[in-house]
Amino acid sequence: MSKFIRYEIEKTFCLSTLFLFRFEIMTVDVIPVLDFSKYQLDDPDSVSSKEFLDNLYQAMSEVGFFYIKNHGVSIELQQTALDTVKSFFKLPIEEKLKVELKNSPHFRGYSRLNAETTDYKQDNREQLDLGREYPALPIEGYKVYAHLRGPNQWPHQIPDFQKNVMELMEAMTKVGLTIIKAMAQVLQFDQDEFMSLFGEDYGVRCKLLRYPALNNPVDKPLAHGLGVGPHKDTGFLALLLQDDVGGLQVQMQDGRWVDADPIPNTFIVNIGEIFERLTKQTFVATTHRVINRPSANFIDRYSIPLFLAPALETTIPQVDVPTASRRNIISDVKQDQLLQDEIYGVNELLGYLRSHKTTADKWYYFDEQEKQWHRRPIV
Ligand SMILES: O=C(O)CCC(=O)C(=O)O
Ligand SMILES: [Fe+2]
Repeated sequence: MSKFIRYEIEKTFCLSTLFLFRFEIMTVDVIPVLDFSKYQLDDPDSVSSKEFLDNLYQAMSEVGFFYIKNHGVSIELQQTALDTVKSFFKLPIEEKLKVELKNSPHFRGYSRLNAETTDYKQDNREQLDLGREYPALPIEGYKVYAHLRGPNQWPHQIPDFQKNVMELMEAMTKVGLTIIKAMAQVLQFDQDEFMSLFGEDYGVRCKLLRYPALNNPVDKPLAHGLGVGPHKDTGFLALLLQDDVGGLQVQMQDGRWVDADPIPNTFIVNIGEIFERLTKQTFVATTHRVINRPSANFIDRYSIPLFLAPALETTIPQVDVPTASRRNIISDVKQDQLLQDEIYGVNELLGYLRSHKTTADKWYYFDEQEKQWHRRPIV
């Protein structure tokens, strides 16, 4: 399906005049492409920056998903990272299991095909989870979610693996933080005040992903054909590098699924649930999923999403923002899979506990009386 599928959407807000009125029903590109080079962080009030911000506002209020082009991260860096990721997944399973997620109470490491659960189904993908590097904390004396911080498990079999992946993560983080600053401006927040919400220890998580083709004869996907089931991202925003295979789908306001097909040298950005809570659901974290596509040549899909989030300890405020009329949202995500708590870390931990049951049971337990999760004292 074309990336420029067009359909009717009702627009009710015009940011540039800050005046509420109804437009006629009009047609827009479903997932817009924004030119990131137009936004000048050192001159956020320039004509060019304002143009970007108007487009950003529209994208945030209508779809919650958008592509950015001219983001400044070189094609070489993107390609090197994707090649490095492919080399890792080509390793024999026993090599990959040396850095298995199950070893890590911080949910960092390798999950084999179908090991992860989303929406009560096993996902048809394998992955390596990474994040900002921290030393492991002592078991006692910390909030349970603080244990999400910890060391990564880097595979050592692929030359320059850590270097290549880190370089991409750092470059994407820089782009993501600038987008967050632009979002703050759209919401008429003071940028520095807004960024202080995140704290020094703002979260950066990254997944290296492989989705086998639907007709892959060796790693045959389960019959439901979902690489990852319908979900919202927990954090503030996600930035995605995908190869040219496709399979990512976005759920529109009316419940229809549309393809977010690859566009070379772009990143896809989507809003996470923290943003939804922060804006009292004026801007909504858009539901998405990945399907395993069939391929004439059995070509698997590789992607690298990066997730930016507040520090785990952050209590997410709820603020009034210049409003669009509230979106009428149909979402396939079930209530118990959504944001549950005003403290960000609680949500991130619940997300990992849901997705990785074996690791969860190994390192954590639920106290029925306290109705709380804890780290197991001895493993
Ligand atoms: O691989 C993709 O395209 C998206 C992955 C995703 O949505 C996720 O891991 O949260
Ligand atoms: Fe996602």
